[in-house]
Amino acid sequence: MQETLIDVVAAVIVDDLDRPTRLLAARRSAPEALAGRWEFPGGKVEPGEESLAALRRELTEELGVAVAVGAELPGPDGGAWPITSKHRMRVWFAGLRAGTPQPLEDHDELRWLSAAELGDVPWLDGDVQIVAALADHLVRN
Ligand SMILES: Nc1nc2c([nH]c(=O)n2[C@H]2C[C@H](O)[C@@H](COP(=O)(O)OP(=O)(O)OP(=O)(O)O)O2)c(=O)[nH]1
Repeated sequence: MQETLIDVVAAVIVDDLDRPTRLLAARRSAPEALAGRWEFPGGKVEPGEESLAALRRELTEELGVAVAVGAELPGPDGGAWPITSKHRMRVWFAGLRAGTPQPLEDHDELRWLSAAELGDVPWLDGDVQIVAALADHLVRN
């Protein structure tokens, strides 16, 4: 029997939604199995919550920012990305509208990465496919 996957949402926060040259990566501080690996800020959608409302809530909680949400980065089947055996994740581009990102919760470091720097950090396993898809979206200077 196929178990229902847990819905996760995340943001690829870029320096400029129209002409992105860098994206914001976040290093997880917990749980121990994932600590030190890098990901896109976000988290689980709560029961009854809309996906984008969950995204905005997570970004406020984790980074202390408000964003303008841009286009979705669709996964291989046109929607969510299969990130673990238990989770699927929808991903949107986003631009900062208020606040300066700080690692308030769940992360201990943030880093802006250019296309050439995307491979410089150890991403969560499920994010490697997403990062590969993103390389073409960042404008190279
Ligand atoms: N937020 C986020 N989670 C990811 C990414 N890639 C990836 O495999 N995951 C996994 C890690 C977790 O197993 C799961 C999301 O859990 P989470 O811990 O971020 O969610 P949450 O903030 O709602 O956590 P909690 O309330 O249960 O503490 O998805 C990613 O880029 N961002």
